[in-house]
Amino acid sequence: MTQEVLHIDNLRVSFRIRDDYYAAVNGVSLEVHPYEVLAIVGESGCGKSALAQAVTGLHDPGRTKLEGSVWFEGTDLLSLQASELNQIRGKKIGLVYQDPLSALNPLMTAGKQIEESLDYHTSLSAEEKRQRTLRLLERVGIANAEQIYGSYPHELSGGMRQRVMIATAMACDPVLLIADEPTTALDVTTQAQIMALLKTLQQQTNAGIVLITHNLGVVAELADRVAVMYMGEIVELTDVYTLFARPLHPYTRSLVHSIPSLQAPDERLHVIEGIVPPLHKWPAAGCRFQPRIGWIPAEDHEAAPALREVEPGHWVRCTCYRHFYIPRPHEGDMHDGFA
Ligand SMILES: Nc1ncnc2c1ncn2[C@@H]1O[C@H](COP(=O)(O)OP(=O)(O)OP(=O)(O)O)[C@@H](O)[C@H]1O
Repeated sequence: MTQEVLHIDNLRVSFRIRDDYYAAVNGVSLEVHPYEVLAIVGESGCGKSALAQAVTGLHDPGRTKLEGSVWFEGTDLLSLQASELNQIRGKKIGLVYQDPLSALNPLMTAGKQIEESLDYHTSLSAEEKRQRTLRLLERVGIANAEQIYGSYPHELSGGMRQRVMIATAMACDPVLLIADEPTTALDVTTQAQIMALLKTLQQQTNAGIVLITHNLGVVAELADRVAVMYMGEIVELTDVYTLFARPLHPYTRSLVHSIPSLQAPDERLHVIEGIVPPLHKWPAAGCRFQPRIGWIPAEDHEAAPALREVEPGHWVRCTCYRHFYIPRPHEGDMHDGFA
């Protein structure tokens, strides 16, 4: 495998709540290689954004404690001053957020937003910047680049705004793109277009992409490898084909069984019991998914669940996957796991 562009080593991200710190990311290790899309998937509140913010230095330093390392081109990003990180973020690491309307400056035209990034990170002349910006707009699928160059965010559709944000992220040819729910705020048709665009850009550049999403459809469409995150921990890590063909961790299997299948439209869908508890109530020990699969005996879980490689490239946390099954409806009210 090629040299990784990002190597996250035992990252722990803790937020201060009143007088204590609670880890929203608890010992995560991951690698991202050039040309690959690594998806981080999990329900809302599992720690995906906390992970992305820590990697990009966008956390609130007064309330957040970071431990571990985030290696990028030989430098631990966690050891950098904010000013040093600014030189990397936006240049070598591009960012795409869920909501372009709040990420884009409402008082700046699309063209000027992109040029601002070029201003900060390059020494191109005004005309060179304009030409490069027009090419970038075309590259993200905007046919009338001249017109969009002079448009303000509120004059653009959601899909067009997302294209402008992607063009901004790609402006300096980043080697790593971090996309946090890039299609969530869009309608289904536009979602498909933005996914196709990200795929094309990934194929054209050698950038690695970290794709954060709760949507398994987006994962199936874009990802090469997938890290499934639950309560701040990676519970399964594998390639995208294995994830859908042979999911092992109970959480992954529950997620996969909760999406409708075109092959079996009458099949009952699995509903994952309960919700992700608030951060300060996350358990300090044991299998964190245990409370949501109460029909699996306690002794089938590990006391200190480890992430183990169960086949080449396929990692699973806790031994409970060996005993897990999706309950049938008649198995009682206690675990009415079907809709
Ligand atoms: N600044 C903060 N201070 C305290 N708790 C926080 C802070 N940011 C996030 N949290 C908590 O950390 C946990 C993980 O949140 P995070 O936003 O990373 O999850 P997520 O998987 O990205 O969810 P979503 O998809 O809804 O953004 C949640 O319980 C959240 O309430």
